[in-house]
Amino acid sequence: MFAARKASQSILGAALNRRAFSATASNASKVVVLGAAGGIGQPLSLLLKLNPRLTELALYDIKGGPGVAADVGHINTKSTVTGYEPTPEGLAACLKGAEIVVIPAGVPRKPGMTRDDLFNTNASIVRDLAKAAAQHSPDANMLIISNPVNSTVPITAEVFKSKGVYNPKKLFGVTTLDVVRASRFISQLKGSDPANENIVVVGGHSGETIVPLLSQSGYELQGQERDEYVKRVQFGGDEVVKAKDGAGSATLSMAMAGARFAESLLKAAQGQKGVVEPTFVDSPLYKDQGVTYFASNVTLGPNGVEEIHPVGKVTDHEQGLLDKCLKDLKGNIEKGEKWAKENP
Ligand SMILES: NC(=O)C1=CN([C@@H]2O[C@H](COP(=O)(O)OP(=O)(O)OC[C@H]3O[C@@H](n4cnc5c(N)ncnc54)[C@H](O)[C@@H]3O)[C@@H](O)[C@H]2O)C=CC1
Ligand SMILES: O=C([O-])CC(=O)C(=O)O
Repeated sequence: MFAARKASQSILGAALNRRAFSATASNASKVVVLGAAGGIGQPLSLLLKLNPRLTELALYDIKGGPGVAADVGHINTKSTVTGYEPTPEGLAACLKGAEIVVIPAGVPRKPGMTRDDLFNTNASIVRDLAKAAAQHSPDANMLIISNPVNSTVPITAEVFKSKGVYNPKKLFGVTTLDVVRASRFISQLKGSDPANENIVVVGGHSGETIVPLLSQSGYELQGQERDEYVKRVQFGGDEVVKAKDGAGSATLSMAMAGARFAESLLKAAQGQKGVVEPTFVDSPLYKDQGVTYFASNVTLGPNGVEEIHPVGKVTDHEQGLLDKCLKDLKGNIEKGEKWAKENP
């Protein structure tokens, strides 16, 4: 018997929850967070609870899932919140019926580390959670936050392939934070409103694999200003790691970015047209160069990826950034695939 604890246990609460369900039964949207008690998991769960598009929020962590669920579950929005015990049965029940599974489980960086330094620890965490998802929620959209994203996404794909349930349209590396940063940083240079900035960022999610394409937003930075901007977008994560001084990496901005991506998927699933988000997916764009996953703008639809946008016109400088990106990215992807095959 799995031990799931409903966050809202009062009779009134249960009645309200049931009503909430019957009112939206045709549009049931269960979102699962694996790693829900962590630095990202907690604020992400909070933001998801505030989103009226969800009907159910299911929270799992190896430590503290039910506590976060009890806390978030007191917020007066309609969705039910359930926290699960850290057992295989708890994980299975958490995943059952999920439309979206978000994975921020894993260790964050400390100063001096690269995201790739997290590989040894996080690869097996993501593999094991992916195995559970392949078994219990094979049709869910999988949103991978755990680093190194350039490798954990291919690992998840290999797990799903090995179980015969891989759907490339439903696996996403969450790179939203890169575009959030890119718009924020340009607005700081230009004195504009970042909400109105939409900078295209392509590639992957670490260092020089992150490629902002300013020219596509009509900007033409030159020389040192351009180089500093590009570097800040590529290494924005390091700024936070350094400032937190050993206490982890970006959590709050990442929670916002993860909640934004999940909401975009829900919008598309619930019929909204033209929802576009940048994301790291199984992509045809550079397959001829052996790069099998790539982040670019993607139109989302009810079945996940609807259309992968091409990179489009770039400047010579941006092409140089892209060439470097592709080289690094290929290695990161191959490392994940190889590890997953050798460590099933
Ligand atoms: N994609 C992106 O843009 C970003 C990714 N990240 C990555 O997200 C990950 C999480 O970061 P934080 O939340 O700051 O770390 P954290 O250490 O605060 O939280 C991680 C949580 O995962 C849980 N966990 C560990 N193993 C688990 C398992 N097998 N099943 C379920 N839960 C498990 C831990 O108990 C903990 O609560 C890191 O790998 C970090 O590098 C962080 C920021 C941005
Ligand atoms: O920098 C890190 O390790 C966390 C991360 O991915 C980011 O903030 O972009």
